[in-house]
Amino acid sequence: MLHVETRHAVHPDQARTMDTAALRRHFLAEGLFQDGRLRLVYTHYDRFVLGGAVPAGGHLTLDHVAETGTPGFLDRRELGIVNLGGPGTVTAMGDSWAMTRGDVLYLGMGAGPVGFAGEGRFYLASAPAHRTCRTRLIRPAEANRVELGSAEAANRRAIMQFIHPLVMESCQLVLGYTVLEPGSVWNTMPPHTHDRRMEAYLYWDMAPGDRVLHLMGPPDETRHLFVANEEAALSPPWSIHAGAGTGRYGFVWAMAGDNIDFTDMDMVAPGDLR
Ligand SMILES: O=C[C@H](O)[C@@H](O)CC(=O)C(=O)O
Ligand SMILES: [Zn+2]
Repeated sequence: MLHVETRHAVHPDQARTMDTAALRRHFLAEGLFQDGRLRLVYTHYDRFVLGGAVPAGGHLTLDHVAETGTPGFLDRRELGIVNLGGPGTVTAMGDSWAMTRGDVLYLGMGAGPVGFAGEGRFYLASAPAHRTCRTRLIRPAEANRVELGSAEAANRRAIMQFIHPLVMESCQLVLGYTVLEPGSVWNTMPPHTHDRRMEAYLYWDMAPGDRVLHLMGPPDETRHLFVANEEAALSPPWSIHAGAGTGRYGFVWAMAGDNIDFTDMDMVAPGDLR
């Protein structure tokens, strides 16, 4: 039921030597969403954990994960949950939250075992935490919405901020998702880095045959990954993270690190990319 894979942190000097298969092995998370399974990737980027829980009408429980060395997964961690699928239920601390597609739930440190049920496809993002922030279900209408880009640049999109200082308190986790306007294909272009924080992009809402050309690497040494629906690109602190799709897509972004200042980015002009 539970499967955990560890990803080590990669030095940019090593990343520049990688072929396609090695880049995918280190920076792409595939197969996170499988019926009846709880699949996690434990990364050594800020000890950020991402994963998928697909109860498929049954019931799944997230509790002990050996990699954390604690009896319960959330004993010293906080967790963000995004429902990418149909109606589902999350339970913790004797409470239960009905989540429809696009809802986000934040569970604070010490929330105990987490149950998943129904037709939800739950994306999980977790970071170490050392105090308990208030648990909260955030519906899309309650998110902070930032519109940016233009139709001319094919990058008109809305950044929906959920676990974000303007909406609620968290320890390390900053999470939301970006929705592209029909006809716009580019995300995060012009790109940026933020050496203070790692980031993960989980692409979703894609047709099976479409792919996102995800760009990564230091600005002067870029690489790419072709990413399918419900796959995630891991972005080390030294890497840009941007992409263009062959069709409709959205992506859940989640970060952990030294600050929770969303705007703390080092922008890169397209002319400086190599
Ligand atoms: O650090 C922030 C993240 O990279 C994303 O929120 C950017 C993004 O969603 C976008 O430009 O579309
Ligand atoms: Zn970023």
